[in-house]
Amino acid sequence: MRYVKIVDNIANGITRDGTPDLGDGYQGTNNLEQADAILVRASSLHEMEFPASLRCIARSGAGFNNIPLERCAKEGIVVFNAPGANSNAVKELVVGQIMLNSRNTRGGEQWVLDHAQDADVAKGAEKAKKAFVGHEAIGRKVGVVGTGAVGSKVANALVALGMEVHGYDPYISVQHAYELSHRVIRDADLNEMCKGCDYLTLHVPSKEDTLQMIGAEQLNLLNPGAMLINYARDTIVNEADVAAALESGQLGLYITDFANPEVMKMKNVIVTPHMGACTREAEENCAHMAIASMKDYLNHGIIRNSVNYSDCDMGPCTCTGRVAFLHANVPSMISQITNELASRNVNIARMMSVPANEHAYTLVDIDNELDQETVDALRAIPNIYRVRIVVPADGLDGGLGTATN
Ligand SMILES: NC(=O)c1ccc[n+]([C@@H]2O[C@H](COP(=O)([O-])OP(=O)(O)OC[C@H]3O[C@@H](n4cnc5c(N)ncnc54)[C@H](O)[C@@H]3O)[C@@H](O)[C@H]2O)c1
Ligand SMILES: O=C(O)CC[C@@H](O)C(=O)O
Repeated sequence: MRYVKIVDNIANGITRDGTPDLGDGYQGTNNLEQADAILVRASSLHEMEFPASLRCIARSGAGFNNIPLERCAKEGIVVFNAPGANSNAVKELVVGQIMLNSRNTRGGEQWVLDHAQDADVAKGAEKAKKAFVGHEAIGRKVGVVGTGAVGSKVANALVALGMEVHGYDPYISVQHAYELSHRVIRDADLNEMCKGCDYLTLHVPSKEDTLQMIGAEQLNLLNPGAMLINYARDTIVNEADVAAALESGQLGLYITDFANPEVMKMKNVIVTPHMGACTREAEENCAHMAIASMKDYLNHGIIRNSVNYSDCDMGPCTCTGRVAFLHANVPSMISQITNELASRNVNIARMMSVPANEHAYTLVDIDNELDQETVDALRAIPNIYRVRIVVPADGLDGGLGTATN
């Protein structure tokens, strides 16, 4: 039996103890100390001490700034996310926000609520609507920062609505480059793209090079009264600069999914409670993808959709055994592993080794059973974070597979 600690309420139908949807051989647990895996949504795991039993963390969503990736890599814990699984939900909300807030529907709705008891509300409304004249988005310039799963969908939808859409993404993947409409103008420079934008929408992950990437310099290049939309992360904008731009009117409206005390003090701000991915479809897509990656890894040692190790897929094991090595990406690791196995007459049938910056993952299929002494010797190789006996899943794995070194 494998145990999964479910940290957040991941999705409808997947209960806190996780039993209904995890499938045979898996059981939810509240006891972190026995967990093979953690399933998490948006809760921060930065302060969490991970037990030796923990082999992977699956994030049911796109962003992974709530998980200490480097610490996990060094502890031999593979972290997965669910790329693209909630992107349509975010796209629909962002496009909706752009359209509705170009028309100040909120102001209009508030007027109606304020006059709900007036007998002549209908007549009054006809007069009041003058105060809520908006503008159309068609033909206006929008800059999309980050054209990955969410950004490319937002960009394509806005193209279809007749806007002049620019995209900035120096690291775009081949897949997203294909998906992006040819009518999206691809800018190589962020500031160039910001010039003359009526709308700027952010879709980059929170990481070192995106921290506060939108500040006074970029905001001052937008058209006066522009709209800034942030359904990425609050760390991506310099909030003091956003507040100042709202005060001066350089920015007409800031729409953000991230509530915090600074944002709540701003004028002309619309704040939603981190609900970009809150649709039934997105929650289920994310949960299924996260659970599938977790199970592929625990059952077969296959890595797909990891954010701290690289993909490694040899399919299910068809040999006598499979061993996974999570180790530092330094010279002679592979030779030490293969020499150790060869010295004990263990034949390697297949192997694959994939680097991930300072770390690496080596998967080895073998034709012989391993004894405890061999496993101990493999675990004693310097710079190995963890040796997993992936197959046989029961028997050896019950004891040897859970230990770390
Ligand atoms: N509000 C929500 O509920 C919600 C939901 C989904 C995603 N998000 C946030 O949105 C982010 C993007 O999600 P996604 O699914 O599109 O991820 P993604 O990985 O598919 O796309 C991110 C894109 O940003 C690009 N990028 C990275 N660094 C960049 C930089 N310095 N400058 C410009 N582009 C850069 C990447 O090349 C990639 O194409 C997530 O990391 C998450 O933080 C929020
Ligand atoms: O779990 C959530 O609702 C947040 C999702 C979103 O921020 C993400 O990064 O995928």
